[in-house]
Amino acid sequence: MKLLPQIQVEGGAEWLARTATQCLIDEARLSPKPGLVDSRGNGAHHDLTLALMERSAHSLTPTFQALAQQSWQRPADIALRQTVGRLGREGEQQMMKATGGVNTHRGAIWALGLLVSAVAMQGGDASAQTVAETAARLAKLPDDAAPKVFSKGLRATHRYRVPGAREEAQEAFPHIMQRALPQLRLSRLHGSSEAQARLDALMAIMTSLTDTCVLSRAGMEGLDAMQDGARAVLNAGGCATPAGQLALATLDRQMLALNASPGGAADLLAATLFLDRVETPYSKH
Ligand SMILES: CC(C)(COP(=O)(O)OP(=O)(O)OC[C@H]1O[C@@H](n2cnc3c(N)ncnc32)[C@H](O[C@H]2O[C@H](COP(=O)(O)OP(=O)(O)OP(=O)(O)O)[C@@H](O)[C@H]2O)[C@@H]1O)[C@@H](O)C(=O)NCCC(=O)NCCS
Ligand SMILES: Nc1ncnc2[nH]cnc12
Repeated sequence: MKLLPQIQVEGGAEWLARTATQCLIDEARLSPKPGLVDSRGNGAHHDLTLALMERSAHSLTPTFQALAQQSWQRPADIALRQTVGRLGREGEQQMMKATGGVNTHRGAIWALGLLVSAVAMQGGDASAQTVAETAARLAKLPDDAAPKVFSKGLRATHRYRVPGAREEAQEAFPHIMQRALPQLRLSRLHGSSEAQARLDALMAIMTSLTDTCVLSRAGMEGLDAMQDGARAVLNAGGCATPAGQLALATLDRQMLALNASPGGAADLLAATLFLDRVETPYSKH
């Protein structure tokens, strides 16, 4: 009996890591996604392929597992924030090694890393809302060991005075909790296929996210096109309807013409799928 808690930690950590990786793969394969890598092709990217995205996802399993192990039933304090920051940066190095130096999943390591930690902090059993709030508490803590780099994301948030990946986590993932997760479940309820429901969830994120990938590549024109186009898909009835599919194809063409790729929205879709599975681990999705 003495061994039971350890078995629970190890089994729980392994499940969380496997699930997080699978959600990255499910996101990457989902098609047709506007401007993004999917099972049709490379979208607006010259240096990314589906095979590379999948290799990157697999390279992150040990990082997710270590994050879960180290966070199990621990409180949100500076010591844990530093451990999570260190493991996240090591994960970024693993990703870069696996992809030959291409940034495939930096934003996903951040979002999913925090969420994996947060589930583990709750002992593996909590609602999606509690997990998102726990992750936010961790994201708000300072990480003094973080190198001071002026990233593309920071440049875009300063230039356009908008929130980015940091703020999304610190505010408890509003694009997941208030938009994507409700849309995913609503579309399923209305009889959409699983792929259509996931595409609708992506559209729900894209209607209002200030995606710094889009801003860096295509400025405010690109961001407006992304948000308006995603709204048009949902207003047309979503991806299960012929009108919604037409609007989605139009949005795809626009994103390609503007060289825009909503990589931040894609990361948040993977994180949405993760929270969906954490909350309903035995469902067929
Ligand atoms: C807090 C960090 C995420 C760092 O954030 P910051 O904004 O400073 O830095 P970036 O390097 O720009 O990374 C942010 C990535 O987050 C995604 N994202 C963008 N907007 C949002 C948003 N509004 N909400 C949520 N997430 C968002 C996005 O990731 C995806 O895009 C990546 C590709 O981007 P890029 O390199 O720009 O690629 P291209 O456009 O293709 O470039 P070119 O071809 O033009 O060269 C891809 O990776 C997707 O994942 C942003 O890129 C965080 O990283 C951090 O502080 N980490 C430290 C470690 C830590 O504490 N970890 C704890 C948890 S493990
Ligand atoms: N499918 C995808 N295509 C391009 N960038 C991404 N970042 C995360 N997922 C992505």
